[in-house]
Amino acid sequence: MLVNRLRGRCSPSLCAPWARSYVKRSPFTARAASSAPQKVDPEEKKTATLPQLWKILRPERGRLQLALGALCASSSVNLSYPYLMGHLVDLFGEGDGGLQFVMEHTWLCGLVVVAGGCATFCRLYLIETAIERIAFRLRREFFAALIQRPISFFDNNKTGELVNRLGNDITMTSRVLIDASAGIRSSITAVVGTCMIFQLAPSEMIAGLLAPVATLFIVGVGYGRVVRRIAERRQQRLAESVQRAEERLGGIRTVRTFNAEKSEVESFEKLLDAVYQAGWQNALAWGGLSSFFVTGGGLFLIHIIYNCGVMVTSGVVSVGTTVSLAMYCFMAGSSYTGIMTAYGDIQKCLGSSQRVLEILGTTDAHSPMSAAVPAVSSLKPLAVSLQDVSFAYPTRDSPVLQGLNLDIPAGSRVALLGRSGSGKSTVALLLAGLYQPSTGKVLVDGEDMFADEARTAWVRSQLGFISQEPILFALTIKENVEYGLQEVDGRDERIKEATAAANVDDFANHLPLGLDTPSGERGQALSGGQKQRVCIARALARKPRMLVFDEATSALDLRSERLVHESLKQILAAGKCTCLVITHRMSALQWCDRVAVVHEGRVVQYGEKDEVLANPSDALQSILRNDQGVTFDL
Ligand SMILES: Nc1ncnc2c1ncn2[C@@H]1O[C@H](COP(=O)(O)OP(=O)(O)OP(=O)(O)O)[C@@H](O)[C@H]1O
Repeated sequence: MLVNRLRGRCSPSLCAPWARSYVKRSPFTARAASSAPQKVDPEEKKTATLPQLWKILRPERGRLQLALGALCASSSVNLSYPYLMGHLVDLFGEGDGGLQFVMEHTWLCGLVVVAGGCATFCRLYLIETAIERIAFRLRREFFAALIQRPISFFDNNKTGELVNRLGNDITMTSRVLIDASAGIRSSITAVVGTCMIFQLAPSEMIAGLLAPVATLFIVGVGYGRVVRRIAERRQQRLAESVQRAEERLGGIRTVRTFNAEKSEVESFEKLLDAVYQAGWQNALAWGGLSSFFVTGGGLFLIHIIYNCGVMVTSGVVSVGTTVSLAMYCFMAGSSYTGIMTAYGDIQKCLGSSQRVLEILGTTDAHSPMSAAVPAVSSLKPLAVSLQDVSFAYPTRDSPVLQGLNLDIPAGSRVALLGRSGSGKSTVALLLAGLYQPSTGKVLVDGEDMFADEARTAWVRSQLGFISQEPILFALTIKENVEYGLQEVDGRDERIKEATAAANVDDFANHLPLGLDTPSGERGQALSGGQKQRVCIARALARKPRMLVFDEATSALDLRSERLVHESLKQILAAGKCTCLVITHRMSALQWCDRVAVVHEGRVVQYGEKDEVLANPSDALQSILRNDQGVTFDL
């Protein structure tokens, strides 16, 4: 919200059934694509094509046709004014008879004016509602598409930039209707106005009247392009500075801890300075463009008045026709400018649409979201086998895992030890299906868990994963515990059992709102150990068939850790769950029956706990000696 204020925009929030029905038949959700990591480049100057844009607008075609009708009606009324004015002037010149005619037809004129007003209302109402509906659908689609992208996609793309697309680019894309409507209105006015000039003006004067219009048009097109480029640069720099602010405000505790407020303000100021420089050029360019049109328009008016004066005094045309001509010339002139502006704005919208379509067009049809994931039903523990697994993160070339083999039998409790950076958490991330191995297989109950997306999603649904960094959302403690839990029988019982087993009750009972206490943004209202306990409860509430603990109890005090271990021992003793524990703590080894040692992306020692600890390999000895000499007690 704070960053939104910095951007100076607000987000529309709509929710309607029509939008949901659209999502089912959306042209984007049906398209399959590779799940390869994709980097989207904010600087890339690609634009969407008109047919692509039409796909976005198509569901609103009924509304848009009506709006087009209203636009034609209001334009006709506007275009009739100069003709009527000219006619009126001539009628006034005819004395009482003319005045009598005017009086009798006043009501008719009033009716035309009111009809024009109604048409304008309908046009704007229809277009604005179409814009809101399109923005709603695009945001929903876009968010759904983003949330289904492979994790590697988020390694490659900055969240701030993606959020910018969700906000600004979608606003721009849907606003194309306003620009298109302005473009169509200007085109109608320009064409009809020019035709009327041809119709009313004596042929020898046409060139003189249209030449300034053409000049304004040609100069304006070139200059308009320059102005647009400057405006885009400013927009880009602004987006960069907002992203920076977003990141730093998100990590405000780190900034404060390092007393970095001053340096942050200084570096933000540098970014803002770049925005200002671009803004200054933008102001200069816009000022120049406007002044060009105001001056050009004024000179053009003088030119028209002069020509009209010549025409009237020479008796070629009547005063009324001259008035009509002057008005049509002015309308046509400003409409040509309007066409250029609309063209430029539509180009900008197409650029934004491309950035939105890049994400929408690459949604995988067989994504985990679309796969039906059953609640855990079988109580048999999972058996897992990693076979010759190699893996490199998409942002790095060097492999992290290199032919790693590990068999985790159903119901076993395996501790994974290794030096920092040896690849332990990476193994956990593969098991959680967040990344796929480059080569090798991960078999779960004998089947490749990456055979297809549905299988991966199914394995995930059977897994309780507690990551190294406890990530909570800005929900209450209870809502965090039940996060991702499907509608199952005895749901409340599950939550009760899970919060008791993870020792969450121990601290929640002392809070005035108990489990209904808000956890704060990213769980900031809880201590590190409390966050870890909520995360453990969240995993246990799913009654998983396999638990993966990645340093999940590192922030707990000894008493809490002992209580959590007791509960886990009971859960695991029932033999309903396989367990993989990544740890540096001897205490966690107590409830494991096997130990695997990972070194440089390979398992170098694996076996029964007592056997491994009695005959530690060089790698294990070095871990115990160098890393955890104090904690481990052999
Ligand atoms: N998202 C990522 N992108 C690129 N490289 C990564 C990413 N995550 C981890 N790495 C790299 O992969 C290697 C293994 O990391 P991993 O987190 O698996 O180590 P670990 O054994 O769990 O270490 P620790 O005990 O310190 O948690 C490290 O060199 C790390 O820098």
